[in-house]
Amino acid sequence: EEWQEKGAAVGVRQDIDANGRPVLKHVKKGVKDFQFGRTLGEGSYSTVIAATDRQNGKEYAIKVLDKRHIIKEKKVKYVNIEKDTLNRLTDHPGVVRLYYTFQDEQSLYFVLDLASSGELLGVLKQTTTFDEECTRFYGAEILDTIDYMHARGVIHRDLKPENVLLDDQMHVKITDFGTAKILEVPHKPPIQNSDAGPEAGSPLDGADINKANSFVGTAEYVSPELLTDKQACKASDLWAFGCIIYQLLAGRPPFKAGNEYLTFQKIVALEYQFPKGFPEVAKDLVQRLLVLDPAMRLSIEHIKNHQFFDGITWGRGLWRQKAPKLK
Ligand SMILES: Nc1ncnc2c1ncn2[C@@H]1O[C@H](COP(=O)(O)OP(=O)(O)OP(=O)(O)O)[C@@H](O)[C@H]1O
Ligand SMILES: O=C(O)C[C@H](Cc1nc2cc(Cl)cc(Cl)c2[nH]1)c1ccc(Cl)cc1
Repeated sequence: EEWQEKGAAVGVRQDIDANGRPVLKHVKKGVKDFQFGRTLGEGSYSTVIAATDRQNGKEYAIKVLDKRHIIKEKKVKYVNIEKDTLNRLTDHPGVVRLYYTFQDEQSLYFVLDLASSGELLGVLKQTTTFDEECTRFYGAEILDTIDYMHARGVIHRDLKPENVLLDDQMHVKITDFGTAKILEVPHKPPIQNSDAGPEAGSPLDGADINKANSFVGTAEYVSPELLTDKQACKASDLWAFGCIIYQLLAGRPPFKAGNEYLTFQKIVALEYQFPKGFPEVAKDLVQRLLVLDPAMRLSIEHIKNHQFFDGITWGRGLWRQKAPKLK
């Protein structure tokens, strides 16, 4: 048993039980299985470090969280939401993959895909703006990933260029799921008897019971419905998507003011302008996403068919092609 304590290599081990029968055992990875390297970045409750698996030389990003700090800052819920969400989103190239979690005396560890080209925001700052081809490519990979998340009942709720990472081939890896909302499978209430009144037996549609509340994302990308009735829904991610498309082409987000309150005022008033020279087709797309009523926003299918994405091959082909040169 002692090799389990030492955090021996993951995988299955041949063992013999009391009756001499072969037993296969799963053992967890531990800190000792990795050679830690450079620090990739710091979060409010975390440090992300590049690490190599001693067994197979594979490189990962390991997100390390201090247990005492997590508990003191009351972030336990967020850590477990991040783990549960990432465990539901395991087979899409656009989501940062979670391979293992483990803990020791002081820390919690998430072993993640290494996105070695950093944040989309950083890359955007280098070129100030993207041209239409780059915006189309990165917009398409982000949208394809949102489609996958929503199909699995996950609303990200904090989509922004800082949370869109890039791998060594400059393909998208979306991260930061600690504030995501997992939509419970809709539960139809049992049929009420007729005198129970309308509200008791009202047919709950997916939207009603799948609303999320309490968390508010990053000011510039927050949807109006989150500000007016504290409810996020899948369409809230598409509002953020519209802000990202605008920002890639304009070099700044559509709603930005001196402080958060003034930014929120602009959002609920839909107060934004397109800079001169903003491409007309992209403008039409953004205008159909930055719509105050979430029900009136373009659906993912309609976005995919929008003229702005003409020429994009959706599905696996999108992820096999070379990323365009940034200019
Ligand atoms: N899988 C990854 N590969 C490469 N770099 C990463 C990866 N995950 C996070 N990073 C980088 O590490 C830094 C910290 O990320 P982390 O998710 O821990 O905190 P954060 O979300 O940026 O901050 P906060 O928790 O305050 O929102 C960020 O700059 C991020 O770009
Ligand atoms: O072993 C698991 O997979 C489940 C645990 C659950 C868990 N144990 C915790 C202990 C502490 Cl002190 C804080 C949090 Cl948020 C904790 N979450 C866990 C361990 C590591 C990570 Cl990264 C997340 C959750």
